[in-house]
Amino acid sequence: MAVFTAIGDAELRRWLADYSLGDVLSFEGIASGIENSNFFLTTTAGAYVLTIFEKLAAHELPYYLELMRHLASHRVPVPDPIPRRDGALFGLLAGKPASIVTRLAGRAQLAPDARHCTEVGTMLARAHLAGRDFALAQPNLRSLDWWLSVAPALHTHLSPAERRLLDAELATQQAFFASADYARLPGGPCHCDLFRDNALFVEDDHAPPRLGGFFDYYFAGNDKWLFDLAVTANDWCIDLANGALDAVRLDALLRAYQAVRPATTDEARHWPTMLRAAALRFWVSRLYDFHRPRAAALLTPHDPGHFERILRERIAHPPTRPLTA
Ligand SMILES: Nc1ncnc2c1ncn2[C@@H]1O[C@H](COP(=O)(O)OP(=O)(O)OP(=O)(O)O)[C@@H](O)[C@H]1O
Ligand SMILES: N[C@@H](CCO)C(=O)O
Repeated sequence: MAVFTAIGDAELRRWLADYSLGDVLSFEGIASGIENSNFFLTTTAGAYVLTIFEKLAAHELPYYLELMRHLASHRVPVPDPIPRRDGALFGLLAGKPASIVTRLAGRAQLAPDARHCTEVGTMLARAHLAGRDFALAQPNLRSLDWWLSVAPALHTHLSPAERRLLDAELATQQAFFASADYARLPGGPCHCDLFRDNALFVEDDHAPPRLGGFFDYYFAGNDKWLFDLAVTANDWCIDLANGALDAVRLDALLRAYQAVRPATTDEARHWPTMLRAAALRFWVSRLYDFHRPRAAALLTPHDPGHFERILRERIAHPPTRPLTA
């Protein structure tokens, strides 16, 4: 159950007085999710999601909420934060920052096929281009500097073989990130966590699946667009059992993405290394989450072994169909 903070009826109504959203028709906790308390809220004005931020502090929210607002205003389907009467995109509820965003249509598709990957590729490229004139900037806080900072604490939990893999890959990525080629890679605001469970699709038997939108922008940051694409490919276009890339889904993702934003020559050349960087990112964060003492030990952390397998797989078998510029 991922409602960490319960909200009473009277408290909700008091809080909603700061919004122009009409009367409450329904309000229910959302069971999934591990970071925040989320609720579906329906009012006479529409359907929304209310999020109480359990970890992020108020000063950390503007980048994420303003980015979602910016993308939504460029017709990228993402939750659009609803301003309060005073214009603020969040307020305090039960002593924690909280916001209301529009509810996207659809359901998560955890077994995507090429059609879903095409939808995701098109919209990811559109989101990248739409982010170009976003005024705020914040680096991806889960990038190389963070991997390097937590690696020493992870060492004690790793086998000698895992330690060798971690150290060797960190060295590879440090050299890559320091290169002139890397500096030339284009970038901007990125989702940085676009997994299957962070997109919704409207599906019925009579029409191709249609993307309802991307959500969970709370790991977003400015990064290389190629990194975002690699994170996405490493989740949407793999055989979950062994981490191997699925040629059909990968092809669909890359074609659709590049129909909107063609890759540069540098991006094409460094695609295999970026797929490794994206795998390392989640191996490190999952190790970190797995081994750090958790106050709320109610929730099962994600399996780090999954991304260790993906990383080994990307090293042993770089993609046979590289990005073409
Ligand atoms: N704007 C939205 N529109 C429709 N459904 C949403 C929206 N935001 C969240 N949801 C639903 O709420 C669920 C929980 O949200 P989410 O995954 O963002 O949880 P979280 O705890 O904030 O993050 P995490 O994924 O890191 O655990 C999602 O699986 C999705 O079904
Ligand atoms: N997508 C991340 C969880 C953070 O949202 C993972 O699978 O490790």
